[in-house]
This record gives sequence, C-alpha cells and structure tokens, in this order.
Amino acid sequence: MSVVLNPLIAPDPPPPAFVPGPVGTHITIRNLTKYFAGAPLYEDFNLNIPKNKIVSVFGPNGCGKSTLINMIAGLIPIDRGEILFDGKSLSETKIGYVFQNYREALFPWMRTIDNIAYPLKLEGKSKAEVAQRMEELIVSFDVNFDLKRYPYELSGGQQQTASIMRALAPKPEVLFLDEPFSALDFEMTLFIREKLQDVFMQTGTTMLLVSHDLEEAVYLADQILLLTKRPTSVAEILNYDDPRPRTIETLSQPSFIEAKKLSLEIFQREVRK
Ligand SMILES: Nc1ncnc2c1ncn2[C@@H]1O[C@H](COP(=O)(O)OP(=O)(O)OP(=O)(O)O)[C@@H](O)[C@H]1O
Repeated sequence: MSVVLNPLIAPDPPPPAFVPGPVGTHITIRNLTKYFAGAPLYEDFNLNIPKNKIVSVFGPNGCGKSTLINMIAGLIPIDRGEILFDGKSLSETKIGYVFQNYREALFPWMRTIDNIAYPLKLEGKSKAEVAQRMEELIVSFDVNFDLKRYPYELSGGQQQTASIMRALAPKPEVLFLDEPFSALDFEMTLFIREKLQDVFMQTGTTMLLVSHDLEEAVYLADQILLLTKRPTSVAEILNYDDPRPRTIETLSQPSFIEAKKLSLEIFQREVRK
C-alpha cells in the first residue's frame, strides 16, 4: 500500500534552537510573541536581562512595558517563545512582585504583619524562621508604624512599604516593580527609593522596574532598557554605572545628566517614528 502525503499540509517547522545569553545573564527571553486583539504587541522579541542588576524599562505609552514584566513574571500568558531564569523555568524560580496599586495588593482581611509574612507561611517556614525574617525586614525598612494594623489603616506610603516587604520576604531571585512610586507622594517616593537601593546593595537581587519617570528610572538603574512603539522591540540598552549609594548629589553629576539626556533623545526619536 502506498501512502499519499498531502503536499499542502507541511509539518510545523522545528522551533529555533535556544540561544543562551552572555555570561552574567539572568533572564533570557527568546522569540517572545504576544498578540492582543489580533495585533502584535511583541513579535519574536529577544532580550538578555543581566543578573544582580537593576534594569529600568522605559518607552512610549502603551508600548508594553507592564505587559513585558507581567509576561516574564507569569501574570500574563505568552503566545509563543521562551523565558528562562538562569536556565530554569519560572516555576523553579523565586520571584517577588510589587504592584503600582498597593491598595489592591495587600489582603484587607489580614493584619499588615500577616500580609508580609504570608509568602513565608506559604513556603511552610517555622514560626521562629518567620519571626527572624520579619525582624530583618523591619530593621532594613526602618518601620516606625504599627504592623498590627490592617492595611486600610495605614497611609499609602506605609502600605507600599508593606507590599515591598512582602515581596522581599521570601528573598526572591528577581523582584518585579511596576511603577511602584507613581501613587506615592514625593517624600514617600524618596524614602522607598532609598530603601530599594539599600536592599539591592545588600542582596544584589535582580530587579526589573517599570517607570514613567525618567529621572527615577535612571537614578536606580544599572541598565536602561528603552523600547520602541508597538510592535515593540528594543530601541537601545544604555548602561549607567555611577557608584552606589546614589544620593541627591548623583542627580547633578555629569554622568547622570548625560544618561538621562541620552535616554530622552532615544525616547523622543522612538515616539516621533
Ligand atoms: N488585556 C488586554 N487586552 C487587549 N489589549 C491589551 C490588554 N492589555 C494590554 N493591552 C494593550 O497592550 C498595549 C500595551 O499595554 P501595557 O499596559 O503593557 O503598556 P505600557 O507601556 O505599560 O503602558 P503605559 O505607558 O500606558 O503604562 C496597550 O496598547 C494596551 O492597550
């Protein structure tokens, strides 16, 4: 018996071979594709995100900054592609996520302290381990408000502090921050920015930060990831390596001003395209 193959039905082409990033890469994104309502947002998008660095994501409105970090964090499904953390899948990787809207991030029925300890309890940590980690977090965040209160009894800045403490409680390998300062007043923004920098200097946790504020994006970053309009690709990646701790003086350093100017030029070039 002869087999007749239908020449119109070709088998799917094999997926492209995975190309690892250079030494020092933490997150490798390969051929990431995401469509919304039939239109591409990302199409075969590739990126290497370095380990133990803060990467700020900046780009035109609606280019997909939040969607990008949400896809990496597994909050939004991808249509196609591969995302690996040190060669591991997301489920094998400990991550933390800080939302813009802290009011909806914390569980209102739990006291603040229980919100922060929640991921540790999920991990099955003992009472003593939870207490020790809570103490470390309280010290490193200079907490001077009552953690026994419910989240809705706290100010916005205190709630965002608590949600960052919760995200950091299990010592994540990667921390995602989606506009963490945009709903905060200036004083709280400065405070939380400094605390994040302290944590980063102590732990070297890889951080991916989406920000609408260019000054803030550059101030915290080791690398500024500038995106194009959709379908979104990498416009440019700028390295910014002023020493830490960065302070108020950093803002007037020629290297800081230059990094900001360059980022703005690339941003404007992309917006006008
Ligand atoms: N669930 C969804 N359904 C349809 N379209 C969506 C959905 N989520 C996001 N989009 C679209 O995808 C694009 C990227 O959205 P996203 O919020 O990631 O962009 P962004 O760069 O973070 O935006 P902004 O600068 O406004 O904060 C936008 O055009 C948005 O309308």
